[in-house]
Amino acid sequence: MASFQDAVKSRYEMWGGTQCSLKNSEQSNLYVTNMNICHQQIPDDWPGYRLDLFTYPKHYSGDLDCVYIPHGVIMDRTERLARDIKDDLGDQDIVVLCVLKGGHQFCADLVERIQVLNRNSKRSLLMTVDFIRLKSYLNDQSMPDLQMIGAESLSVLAGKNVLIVEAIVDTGKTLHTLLSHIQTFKPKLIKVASLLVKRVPNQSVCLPDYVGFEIPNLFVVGYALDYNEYFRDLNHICVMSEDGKQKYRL
Ligand SMILES: O=P(O)(O)OC[C@H]1O[C@H](OP(=O)(O)OP(=O)(O)O)[C@H](O)[C@@H]1O
Ligand code: HPA
Repeated sequence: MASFQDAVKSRYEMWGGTQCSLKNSEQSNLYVTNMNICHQQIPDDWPGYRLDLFTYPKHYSGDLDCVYIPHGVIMDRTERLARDIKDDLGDQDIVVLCVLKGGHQFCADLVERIQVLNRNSKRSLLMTVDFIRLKSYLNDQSMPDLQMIGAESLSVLAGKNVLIVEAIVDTGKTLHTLLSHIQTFKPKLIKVASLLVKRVPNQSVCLPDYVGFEIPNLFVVGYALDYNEYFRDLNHICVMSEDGKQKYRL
């Protein structure tokens, strides 16, 4: 039987060893969306990294199974997404709409990286940032009732180029509801960036324009993603242990 290290190594080689190919999108490990945009597809059997290879807060000892996407990898991918967004949107003005709470960390890091590019290039993307809060999860389940806070203030989006920044598209219900709502304000353009997209059956939305990673159908926490408000203060994206789920279950 392969050791955990061997499994990680072979997964890592498979994960990192592919090329993005638009012509070969069906077979490629890198998923190609409706435009010329590709993202990293993490396979179903990706085991993650052993916890003792990284640091994480002591208060979550025993609550985690593995580090699924390390913080440094998130940062590197975000840097590339920032470049893609800047290349596509050129020197237009955009309103970045951050979807709280889960999207706050990704949004802050993405905006910061676009700002770095702005300082170092001839063209720059003028950004203003706005926030909206949507909430529907209890434990690891999407609830029928979706609360939207801050929806009234979205009239500022009329006629604007809007970049929605989300942490994760899971069932797609949150994004679907938000897109329908924003369209009523008649923005000029809507683009969506999501750090994660989950491979789930019956997802109710088209894919975002910019995706960090496509992940299997499992519940992840950290990097502002929570389980009943816990784990947002974890810098890596991790998978919880059964003990962790029990400890914080409502
Ligand atoms: O695609 P979906 O199944 O709709 O799930 C995605 C949404 O779920 C989470 O929000 P949540 O409702 O947990 O609120 P939070 O952002 O405050 O954690 C996450 O931040 C996304 O906004
Ligand atoms: O996997 C997830 N983790 C945290 N929050 C979420 N909201 C939807 N899916 C998830």
